[in-house]
Amino acid sequence: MMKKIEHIGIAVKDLEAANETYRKVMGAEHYKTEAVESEGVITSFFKVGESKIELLAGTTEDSPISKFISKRGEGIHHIAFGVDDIQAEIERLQNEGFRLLNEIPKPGADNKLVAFMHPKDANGVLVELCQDKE
Ligand SMILES: CC[C@@H](C(=O)O)C(=O)SCCNC(=O)CCNC(=O)[C@H](O)C(C)(C)COP(=O)(O)OP(=O)(O)OC[C@H]1O[C@@H](n2cnc3c(N)ncnc32)[C@H](O)[C@@H]1OP(=O)(O)O
Ligand SMILES: [Co+2]
Repeated sequence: MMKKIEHIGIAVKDLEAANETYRKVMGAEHYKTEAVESEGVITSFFKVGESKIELLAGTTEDSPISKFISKRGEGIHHIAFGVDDIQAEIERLQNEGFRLLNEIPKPGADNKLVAFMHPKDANGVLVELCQDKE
């Protein structure tokens, strides 16, 4: 079961410029910047209640973020749901007929394990599952 919206991922071209924009939007500074080399991204996070905004810029040409921006421009890239047991959620979703982009949870930013579902299976929305690392 999905517990909450853990974060909303926004694809941006220039992380520093976007940090400044979202500092004004949120009325607060980002609390963290973290590169995730395996995804070819650099991220920054803003708190919003129990959820977060994750800004993502691509660090390589073939990063999902760089490809997304060149095809569709900047904007909302994914919605991440917090779950207690990511492996159980992967299996539940597969049993419902959804395509998981990784069947084995992988390291994400901000101390999480993550998995993604294909956007074409969820009305054009890339869904991320997120579990706290123990
Ligand atoms: C920082 C770590 C982590 C965290 O801790 O939070 C992250 O958030 S990492 C975020 C970046 N990583 C990922 O997105 C990994 C999962 N994504 C993928 O595996 C791929 O991006 C993809 C979704 C499978 C698409 O890859 P690919 O098929 O190679 O690219 P295409 O450009 O050909 O896209 C095919 C098709 O899908 C549409 N698309 C792509 N991305 C999205 C998206 N984010 N939302 C909605 N739709 C998307 C794309 O437009 C193509 O559709 P058509 O144009 O209709 O063909
Ligand atoms: Co994310």
